Amino acid sequence: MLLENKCAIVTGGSRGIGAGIAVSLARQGADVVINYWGKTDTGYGRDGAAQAVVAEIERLGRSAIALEGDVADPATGPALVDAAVERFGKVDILAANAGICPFHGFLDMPVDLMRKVFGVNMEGAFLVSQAVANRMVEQGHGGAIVATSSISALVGGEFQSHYTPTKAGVHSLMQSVAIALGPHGIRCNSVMPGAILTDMNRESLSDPDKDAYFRKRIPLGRYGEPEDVGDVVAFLASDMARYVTGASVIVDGGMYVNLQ
Ligand SMILES: NC(=O)C1=CN([C@@H]2O[C@H](COP(=O)(O)OP(=O)(O)OC[C@H]3O[C@@H](n4cnc5c(N)ncnc54)[C@H](OP(=O)(O)O)[C@@H]3O)[C@@H](O)[C@H]2O)C=CC1
Ligand SMILES: C[C@H](O)[C@@H]1OC(=O)[C@H](O)[C@@H]1O
Repeated sequence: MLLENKCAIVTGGSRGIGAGIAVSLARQGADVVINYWGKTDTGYGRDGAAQAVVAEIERLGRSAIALEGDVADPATGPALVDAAVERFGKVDILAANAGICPFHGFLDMPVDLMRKVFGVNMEGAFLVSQAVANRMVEQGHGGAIVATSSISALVGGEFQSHYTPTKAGVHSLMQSVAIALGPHGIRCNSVMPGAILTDMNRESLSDPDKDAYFRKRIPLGRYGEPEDVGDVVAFLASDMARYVTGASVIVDGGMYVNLQ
């Protein structure tokens, strides 16, 4: 196991990729604090999902707790750190994963929607990373932060003009904090998933033309599963990646490079 006796915080860990990350980290021996939002204002929030992930982690023989909180609220990061320290005594790993993508056109984008997506995806990743990093510096034994960016950091999306800049921003955030935190032994990287079938894009990918286009474009021939991403996060969080910081790993079955 790669992460025995480690404590991880996973934001947006109740569903989709975050749930996959939480389970992958637990499979490698980590105990996990799962953050989630639990409200339905995104249109696809599901109460009770976080408890199901806790139960799955417990079946793997590890411990987990779930804590509700909006990552865009500056109080959430410190609250997650406090919960991790109270229950597990420390924080070794952060997966800054929470994100939303309510598809919308550019020309009539409501300013509130744009600010909401920027707030959760960008400010949320910044604020939680800052809170966790301060605790890791205080602890004095290093750590690992892995943010969920996207291939959307590298390519645009007609209905994602409020979203793709946040994914580029999260990647850039990890590059800068890798420099700031390297001297403290804290490594900071991002993963760039491609099309992972989750609640975020289930409706969009149910369009038969889009579905056929995506499937054709993915050389490995299938959509990603949350644990396809989770296992890469576990690697980046582990000592196997001890000399990797400021880096980004594309996890997309080859979709990004398959243009021509
Ligand atoms: N799906 C994909 O193809 C890709 C996704 N990504 C990125 O992966 C990450 C996860 O996406 P995905 O798993 O698909 O999304 P899901 O919609 O399946 O899950 C989103 C998760 O984030 C939580 N969440 C939403 N808003 C907040 C908030 N304000 N504060 C805390 N938690 C919140 C949700 O909690 P709750 O259930 O309580 O609402 C849920 O746990 C995002 O950052 C996304 O940008 C990147 C590339 C591809
Ligand atoms: C939700 C999208 O389908 C998904 O999100 C991403 O970040 C990917 O690039 C896909 O566009």
